[in-house]
This record gives sequence, structure tokens and C-alpha cells, in this order.
Amino acid sequence: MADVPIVDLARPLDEVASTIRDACVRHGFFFVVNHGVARDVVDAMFAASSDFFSLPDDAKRTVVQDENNRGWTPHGEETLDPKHQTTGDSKEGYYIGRECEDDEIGLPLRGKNRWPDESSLGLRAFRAPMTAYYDACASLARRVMPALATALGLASSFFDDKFTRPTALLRPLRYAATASDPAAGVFAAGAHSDYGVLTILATDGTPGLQIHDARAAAAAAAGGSEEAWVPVPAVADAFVCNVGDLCERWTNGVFKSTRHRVVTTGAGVRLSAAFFWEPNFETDVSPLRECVSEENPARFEPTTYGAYILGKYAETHSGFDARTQRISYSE
Ligand SMILES: O=C(O)CCC(=O)C(=O)O
Ligand SMILES: [Fe+2]
Repeated sequence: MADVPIVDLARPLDEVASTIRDACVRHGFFFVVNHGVARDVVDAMFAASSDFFSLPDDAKRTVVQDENNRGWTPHGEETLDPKHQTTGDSKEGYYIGRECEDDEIGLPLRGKNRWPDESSLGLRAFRAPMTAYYDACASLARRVMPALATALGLASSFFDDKFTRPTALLRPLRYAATASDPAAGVFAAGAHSDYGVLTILATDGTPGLQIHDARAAAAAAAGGSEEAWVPVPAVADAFVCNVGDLCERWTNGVFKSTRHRVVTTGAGVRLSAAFFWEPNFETDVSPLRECVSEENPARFEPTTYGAYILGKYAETHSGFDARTQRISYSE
């Protein structure tokens, strides 16, 4: 099992920050408990997710993912690790973003959410439980960021004005009851690292998430061997948090964004929900002064979050149009 520390958010800030720092300089994964998200908010989100994904594809296609990255991603549509996969991820998902303000409409990747027509599709509820869970995750992210700042030797309020109009995306996921077969390139979710600053993940307790252990990989002579992948244990009532590529970049490599993947047994479906927390578009994400030194000179060019994220999309989304800054999805 991966050595993932448990961060108790009820403890004093310095103690929380110190545990987060230890985790982030190693691999960037930690659990949070005493997180303040009510159990029934999580349960209602999973119930809504399960109901939605159980609909026939024709019904789900009414809210297929749009050019602003909102809506349903069909099963198999995404391939997170094309080099090592022979089929698409055996999962489907649904992107819910921040309901943008009117002056943001038309700007890249911002817009209004797509919501299924609950009554005509026979859904008990969708928008309300998803919104409640989204808001709870945003509140939790706003509790974790001061600890992350403290862990970096910054003022605890450092990130406050950089997340007033965050790019915050909730993505409920359903993994099919398909057995992954790493040797054959079949994965529930291919190996990847997250793009953003912080990811908050809830799962239904079904195992599957694995993280890449760089030390084990180095020890196994032929890098990339299966021994390098270690499962993340299930911890009741905890969220899995991890820092992403933007955090690694912003901290000049001090905090690590670690590759992870999902491998399923095929015994049943697996539900999870990832919440991605990224700053305002215009935020300067040049390496932090506190993370640059003679021994660790700046490794990344100065840039803004907006330029960074649009660059990531241009690299990884074949349907991304650099001129219009829109994504098109093939049906
Ligand atoms: O479902 C999981 O356990 C992980 C999901 C994930 O890594 C992601 O959506 O980025
Ligand atoms: Fe991920």
C-alpha cells in the first residue's frame, strides 16, 4: 500500500501544514479527515451520479460535453495514457464547472453548465445534489489552501486573491465492471498526472486508485515495471487530496505531482468524483520566490494560469482549436 498520510484538519494549522509538506515533497498525495463535508452531501452526490450514469446513452447524449468542457464524457472516449493503452479508459464522466458570471461568457473554457432535464429523463435529482457537493468541495479547497501556503513558508492568505474566480471542475466518474489488464494496455483510467493545483477525490470505497512510486520504479531495473504501482488504501470518511502539475510548476518542483491510474477488477462498477481546483485565469504562476534558490534555480518560464492551461489543452486535446480556444468533440 502507498504511504499516504492522514491530515486531520481539526488540528492546528502548523501541524496540518507540516504533514502536508512531508506528503507533497514526496509524492503529493494525502488524505483529509475532519474536513467538514457532511456525509449526506457526499451520499446524495453519489446517488445522483449513479442514477445519471444508469440512463441509456441516448438520454445522456442530450448533455454531451460541450466546447467549454461541461457535460457528459461517454464511456471509452478518453485515453489518458495513449502510449500504454490499447483501448480508451473504461469509464464515463460528467464535467461540472463554476457557473461563470456574465462578463466571463465567451472567454475560453468558461461558460454555463449543462444540466440534464431531470423530469423528462426520469431522474430523482441531479443539479441540486451536484451543486451542493461542488460548493462543499470549494469550501474544503479554501480550507486546504492556507495549509498549503503555510507548508511553503508563505502567508496563509497567499492564495486567497488568486482563487476569487477559480477554474474549479467537479467530475463524477463511473468505471464500468470491466477487468483492467495492464499487460494488455487495458485500464479503467490510464496513467496521468492532474493539471491543476489541488485535486479532491471521493470514492465509493471500491479499490482501484494506484500511484506511481518513483523509488520502486528506480529499484525495478526496467523502469515502468508493475511493481512501481502501489494501491492507495481506502480510508472511511476521508477524501484523497493530491497536488497537480501546476502546483509542481508553481513551487518550482518542490511539491511533486505524481502519476496515478485506476485499475479495476471487473467485479462491479466503481464510482468516484474528482474536484479540480485551479486559480483565476490571470494569476501569475511563475516559480514562487520562496521555492527558488541557488541549489534549485527556476526550472520553469514565467507564465499565467490561463496561458498554462490553454497550452495543456493544445497538447492533449486533438479537437482544440488554438485560434478560437474552443474544444470540439467528435460524436
Ligand atoms: O477515480 C479515481 O480514483 C481517480 C480519478 C482521477 O485520477 C482523475 O479523474 O484525475
Ligand atoms: Fe487524476
